[in-house]
Amino acid sequence: MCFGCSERNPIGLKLKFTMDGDKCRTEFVAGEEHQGWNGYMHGGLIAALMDETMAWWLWFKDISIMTAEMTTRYSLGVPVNIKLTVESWCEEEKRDRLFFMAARIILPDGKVPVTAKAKFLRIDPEKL
Ligand SMILES: CCCCCCCCCCCCCC(=O)SCCNC(=O)CCNC(=O)[C@H](O)C(C)(C)COP(=O)(O)OP(=O)(O)OC[C@H]1O[C@@H](n2cnc3c(N)ncnc32)[C@H](O)[C@@H]1OP(=O)(O)O
Repeated sequence: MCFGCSERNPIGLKLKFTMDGDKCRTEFVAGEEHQGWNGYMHGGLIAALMDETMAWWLWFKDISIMTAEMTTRYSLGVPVNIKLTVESWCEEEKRDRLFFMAARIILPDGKVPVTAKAKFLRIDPEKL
């Protein structure tokens, strides 16, 4: 029951993803239960949104991975109760094992309040 994408996780984000060319996308409207400061989304949940969107880019390619490292740049607060678009893409791949991914959040007015970069490592899901 993935916190990010399972429909059955009662406290999950229930994200749904699409691939459009080389980008993976989802949309999300944060509610008051997702706040840190009043009116703004909690930073840890913002990171989860982006982590999940990068993971799904790889999942669409049938690649099972774990997040090995992630950095997030918070340039503006992310307001609750507005539609957020999250998109991710792959910047580089090494030895078919290490994937350098990037993601960003886009507000309805086109501003980009948060960007992220992450390294994902291919895993054998049988060994989890
Ligand atoms: C129905 C549909 C459901 C679909 C769900 C789909 C979505 C799923 C949702 C997903 C949820 C969202 C996602 C989540 O939330 S994933 C959850 C959060 N992440 C984790 O819990 C990861 C925990 N860590 C591990 O499991 C291991 O450490 C991993 C698997 C990452 C590597 O352990 P492993 O033992 O395999 O590797 P190794 O240590 O032998 O190293 C191997 C090589 O890699 C290099 N290396 C290592 N680290 C880094 C680094 N940071 N930068 C650069 N390089 C790095 C290392 O130097 C070495 O290179 P070399 O010496 O070979 O040259």
